[in-house]
Amino acid sequence: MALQPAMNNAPNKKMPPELRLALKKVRGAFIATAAFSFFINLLLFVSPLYMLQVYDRVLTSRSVPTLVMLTIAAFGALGVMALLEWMRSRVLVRVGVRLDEELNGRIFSSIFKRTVNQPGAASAQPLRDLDTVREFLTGAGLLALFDGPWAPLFLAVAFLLHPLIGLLSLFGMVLVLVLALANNWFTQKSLKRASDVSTSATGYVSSSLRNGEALTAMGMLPQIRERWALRHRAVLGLQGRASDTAGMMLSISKTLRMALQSAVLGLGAYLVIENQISAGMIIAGSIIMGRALQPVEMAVGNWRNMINAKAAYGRLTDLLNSTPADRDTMPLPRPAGRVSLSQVVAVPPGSRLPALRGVSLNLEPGEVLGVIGPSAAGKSTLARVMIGVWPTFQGSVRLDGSDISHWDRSLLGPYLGYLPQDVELFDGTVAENICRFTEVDPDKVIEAATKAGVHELIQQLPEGYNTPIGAGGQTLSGGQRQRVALARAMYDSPSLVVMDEPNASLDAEGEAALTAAIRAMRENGQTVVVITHKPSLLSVVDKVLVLRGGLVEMLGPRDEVLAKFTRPTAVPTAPASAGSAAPAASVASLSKA
Ligand SMILES: Nc1ncnc2c1ncn2[C@@H]1O[C@H](COP(=O)(O)OP(=O)(O)OP(=O)(O)O)[C@@H](O)[C@H]1O
Repeated sequence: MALQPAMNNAPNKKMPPELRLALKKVRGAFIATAAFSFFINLLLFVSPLYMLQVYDRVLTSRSVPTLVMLTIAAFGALGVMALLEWMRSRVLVRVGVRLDEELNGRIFSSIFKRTVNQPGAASAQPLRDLDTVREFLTGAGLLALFDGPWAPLFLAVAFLLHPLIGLLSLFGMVLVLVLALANNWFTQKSLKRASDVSTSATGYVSSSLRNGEALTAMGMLPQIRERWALRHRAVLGLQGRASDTAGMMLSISKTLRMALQSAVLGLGAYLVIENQISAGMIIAGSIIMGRALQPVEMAVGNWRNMINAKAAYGRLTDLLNSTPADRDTMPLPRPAGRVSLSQVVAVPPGSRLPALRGVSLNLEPGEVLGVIGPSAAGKSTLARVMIGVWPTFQGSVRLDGSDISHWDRSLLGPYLGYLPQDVELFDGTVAENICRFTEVDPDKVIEAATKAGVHELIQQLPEGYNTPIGAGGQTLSGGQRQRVALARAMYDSPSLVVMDEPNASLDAEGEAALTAAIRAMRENGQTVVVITHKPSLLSVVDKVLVLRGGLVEMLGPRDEVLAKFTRPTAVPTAPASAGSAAPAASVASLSKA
């Protein structure tokens, strides 16, 4: 049966509530920036006015005191303008930092949420996107947007100087704008595609780096490099094409600007000859036209940043919309550990086939369930569904009667212990890893380590509990990692502990410690689910669940279920030889089936 999970892959462009809230908080700063922009743009008239006065008043009257007064006034005004520009840029820098602070925590959590729901989408790109948006907010690109609305004012003044000067300025603005739009039209698609392919190439390298050892050992590097190079070449091609177009547009607009500047001087000279304007107006007209064109030119110059920031903003919006924030839920009392699954159908993220097809079971606090079954039977899926990291497609998983998806993860987390199949430890000390990076409580850390039977082993490490274990826990052996992870799963006596093949890398001593740990948890009233391919662990379980093809093949008290393996007719799919074997051997053969 193929199922289509209720997943909508179309990007959701609606503004997420937290973004709206963050923008609301910086609204005052944006209003201040607009006010600064207003005064700065007014003060931009100082230079043309000064020129006008110098040419038309000072040169005709030959009055040095007037020149000095005018110069002092102009310098004073320019000083004020510099001050306002500096304050405006300071405000924008703070807006960027504030927006970043408002959003980074939520984005960080969303990256992890999405990784759980869409393992293929695991990437830290959203954090880089936040940098891109912040840099745009504090750079020249945004200023062009604030200065843009004042361009018509300069245009109006150009018309006041002389309608022909106004028309020439208008013509220049339209031309520069058309160039900008053409630039966007020709480059947007390539740049967007280049950025997408570049993200995928980076993700490919990151995932290959995680498996660097195996790649190097088996000489797979050239093939992997070739696959990466294919994507990289595509990025270079797309970027090159976009840059060529952008470069051409830039040189056209530069030439155009110079031509316009000369044209306005020529036009001014003609109008002076015709006695239509004064000589000072030539220079003033030239400066004013320059000012009118400036915001448009700035927009052209920053087009690429704007497109990148827009794409980054789009990706962030999509991320935040696809991973809604946790609702504020009431704190719930520590669960006793009653687990009930009712007709659970689960579809792994990214798959359309169910890995669990109607699993029901009940566990009381202090019960230990052993889960066995061949590869791909759905055992790990069951573990993930039970602790609530994967949602159910149908049916429910309840902890003490409450649907596990209704619990707030940060409140539920301390009541759950999870030992995944691929143990991951994080950059930090052994103690920090055991206490899950909460504040280290030495008594509780030692208690968890002792219960997990790893206390002595940790003491033999160079710095004991303070031994740094590096990203990925690479300073520990596989067995050591698994045992430290067991202590982490047992930290603070969680109500439900789910272990996925906890004895995969353990030696005999480690297995004995694990068995003792499970026994201790049972005595403590903690519910334990242990998935295993090895029969040795089944000596401590109360119930056994046999999964096959996502279905419950058998579920019941351990001895009853295992006894069925001694009767070949009870397990038609098991090899015939299993019939005469001891229960333990039969379980082993079932696992390999
Ligand atoms: N992330 C995933 N994306 C797509 N399909 C998945 C994913 N994880 C598991 N599956 C599929 O779900 C099915 C059950 O896998 P699961 O890992 O639960 O089996 P398992 O019993 O734990 O196997 P093993 O003993 O080999 O660990 C398999 O067919 C597998 O291909």
